[in-house]
Amino acid sequence: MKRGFLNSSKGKKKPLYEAPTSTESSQQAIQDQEKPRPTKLPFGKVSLTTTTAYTKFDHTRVDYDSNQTVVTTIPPRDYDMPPDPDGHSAWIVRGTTKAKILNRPGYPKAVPKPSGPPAYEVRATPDMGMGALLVAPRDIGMMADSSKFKLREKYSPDEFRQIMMMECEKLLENVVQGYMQPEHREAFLALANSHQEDGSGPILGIIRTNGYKIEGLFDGPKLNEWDSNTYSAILKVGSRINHSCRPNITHQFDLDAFCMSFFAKRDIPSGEQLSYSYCYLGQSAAARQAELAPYGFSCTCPSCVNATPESDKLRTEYEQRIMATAISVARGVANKATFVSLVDLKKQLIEEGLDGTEGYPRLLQVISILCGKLGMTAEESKYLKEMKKHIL
Ligand SMILES: C[S@@+](CC[C@H](N)C(=O)[O-])C[C@H]1O[C@@H](n2cnc3c(N)ncnc32)[C@H](O)[C@@H]1O
Repeated sequence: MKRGFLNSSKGKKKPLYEAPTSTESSQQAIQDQEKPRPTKLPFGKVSLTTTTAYTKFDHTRVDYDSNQTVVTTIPPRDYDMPPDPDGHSAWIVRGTTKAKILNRPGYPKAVPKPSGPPAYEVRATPDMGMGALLVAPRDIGMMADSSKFKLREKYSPDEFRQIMMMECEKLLENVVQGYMQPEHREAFLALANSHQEDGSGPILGIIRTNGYKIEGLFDGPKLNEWDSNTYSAILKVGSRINHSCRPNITHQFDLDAFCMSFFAKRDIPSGEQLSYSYCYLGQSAAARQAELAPYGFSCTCPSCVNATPESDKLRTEYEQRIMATAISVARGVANKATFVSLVDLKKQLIEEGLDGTEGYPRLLQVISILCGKLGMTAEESKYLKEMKKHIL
């Protein structure tokens, strides 16, 4: 906002450019970004006077070189036609990944609609500030123009980082102005930005604060070790959802409809805030707070405020316990003591707010299998039924 995004010219009618090819592996770039930095890094202190030339291109095109980065919309927009009623997401994507989606046999699928009126409201919260607008590669901060990578030797690491962020911000300004529908742009620029001092420009800051990892969308044949070849989705309503270490919803991205859906993990009383977890939940309260630090808040959920050595132990060990018991049950261990201990673990997970995690349905499955082996048929189907409610 500081830099006048809302005041500049309205979204252009035609696509603006095809972004340059990225040649350097993005893995190093992601590693660089994630290294802890001793100093604050204000945005925009080091700037190059160069500009990058971009060429126009066709939104429906899919025959790209493997490493070519394109800026487009999804669904592809024909500017002589009215916009799609579900809207168009701005999309920064490597060309072969664009082809992967547009060539999927199931694409395009209609965006699923809730059966009734929205069962949620977006409301301001007293201490957490005030929900796909854009889909971008996770390594966006370092991919704007690969020719800049040779500057590594000339500048200090922090200066180099600032230059890359500045280049990235130029690309993003073009995307926000040229590819977003006006109402999407307004919603996007109103999202929170907790990355004020890590060198990110205002738009990159919004992406980093509000992006959901898209499971199943990645460049190349498989996920790399750092997951740096994945994509993030910034959502109009979904990006308004706050964090809790006791989440009550989960989400899933549908590649054919190219949209995110949210699902309740338990019955949610009217008035309770929807939340999902921004961090890995199988760790101690201190480790969770450390992972949340880039979001600029300390979690005050009951599991953080009331954390004890026992709750930390439960969190760090429950997945392993479920796994180990699953193995021993599969190997033939079947006794009442194991059943009692698993039911107790279930109770503890609910109390700790971990019944929204992936481990919980796994636990229900193990209990159900164990009940089957113990001849407890009614319990077997009860736990199986409960487990199925947790599977998307
Ligand atoms: C993805 S946004 C969530 C929506 C945001 N609250 C808003 O008003 O648009 C992430 C930011 O929301 C705030 N936030 C999210 N969860 C929070 C929590 N549990 N406690 C305090 N602030 C939180 C932090 O400022 C964080 O950087």
